[in-house]
Amino acid sequence: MIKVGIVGGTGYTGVELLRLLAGHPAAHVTAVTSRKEAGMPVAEMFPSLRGRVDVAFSTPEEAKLTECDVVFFATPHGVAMAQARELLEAGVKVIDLAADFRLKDPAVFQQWYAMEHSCTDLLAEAVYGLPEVNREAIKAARLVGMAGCYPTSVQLGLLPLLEGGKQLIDVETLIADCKSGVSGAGRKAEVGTLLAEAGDNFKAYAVKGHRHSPEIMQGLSAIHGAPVKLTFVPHLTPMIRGIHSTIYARIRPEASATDFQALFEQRFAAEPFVDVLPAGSHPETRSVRGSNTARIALHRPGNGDLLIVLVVEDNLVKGASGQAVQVMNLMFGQPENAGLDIVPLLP
Ligand SMILES: NC(=O)C1=CN([C@@H]2O[C@H](COP(=O)(O)OP(=O)(O)OC[C@H]3O[C@@H](n4cnc5c(N)ncnc54)[C@H](OP(=O)(O)O)[C@@H]3O)[C@@H](O)[C@H]2O)C=CC1
Ligand SMILES: CC(=O)N[C@@H](CCC(=O)OP(=O)(O)O)C(=O)O
Repeated sequence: MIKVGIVGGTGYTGVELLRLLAGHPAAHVTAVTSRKEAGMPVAEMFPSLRGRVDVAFSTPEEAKLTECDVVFFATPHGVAMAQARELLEAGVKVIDLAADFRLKDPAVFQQWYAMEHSCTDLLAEAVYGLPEVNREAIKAARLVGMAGCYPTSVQLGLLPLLEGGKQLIDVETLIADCKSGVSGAGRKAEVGTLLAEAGDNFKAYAVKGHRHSPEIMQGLSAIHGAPVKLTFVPHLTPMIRGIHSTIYARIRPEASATDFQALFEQRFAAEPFVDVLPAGSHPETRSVRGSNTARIALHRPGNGDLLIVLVVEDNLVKGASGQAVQVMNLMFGQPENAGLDIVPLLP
């Protein structure tokens, strides 16, 4: 059994980790932290886990994290980088769902997260947690910085078009128009996610700059092997879970005859968690709710030079905790879909 610790078990990604790991055949959660709820049985706070999770919350100081095989950080940015070294030195693998180990340049991290990076040596070692791009590196890693929720959807949607320096689309004019459910903002109290604020409403936010922009461009540039520029505009939608990304790419004249549908189908044929829908489909967020699958559909209006890629994912699963369990499976030699063989919930 893989002994698992979770720092931040009361938040949305924490409780999603608990749900997914409760169905994992080879993992057992032995330590879960909460500063506010220490002492309370997890299943008392979350009745959905009654009979499935047998631990109580501990304070981060009291939790026996160094006795775990792996510790997930489902915490705000800055928490994992303060504790990762001690865990790694004790032989514990670390998977951070926050952004502490995503951006490779510490100056860029400081610019977007308004804090200095406290362990740049570990940042250099950390592997970016996007299995469709980095599977082999993840298998060998002891520290993984999970891809962000929006960056997962955008990178999956552009991967077949960019990887290996492919010259199929213009890489200076990419646009990702993305919508997220309110659980993306976490469980902390914020006026913007109150029902009376976010319900029956729709708005863009962070148009002048969102912290996922540098992460997306870093990831796409690494995939392409050359700089890629993209305009990213996130929107808040009145749903609980789900991200829908609409990506616009200009097809280069010399690539006009490309069969993009076949390209995507071939690229993702062996991927357990990426589903390419028939050409012209309109994927719905509810078709992935609660599951680790991302669904992708392609459109080329009028057979012109604009390629539109639609991507849906559950922000809490493929965008966070599900992908983190997928990464744990790779790090521990488990079947990649262990604990993740889930049919989406509908309606
Ligand atoms: N929500 C989403 O869709 C996604 C979130 N993420 C990232 O995952 C991380 C967690 O997100 P989410 O679950 O939404 O956040 P929440 O706000 O819902 O939960 C945060 C958790 O962290 C704990 N916590 C807060 N501060 C500290 C601290 N200083 N030390 C230890 N524990 C702390 C809280 O518990 P307590 O206060 O009881 O200790 C709580 O359990 C964030 O970095 C987020 O950016 C990534 C992808 C998607
Ligand atoms: C709807 C909403 O507020 N979404 C969050 C992003 C989700 C998230 O938690 O960001 P990470 O993936 O970087 O951890 C936001 O825009 O700040």
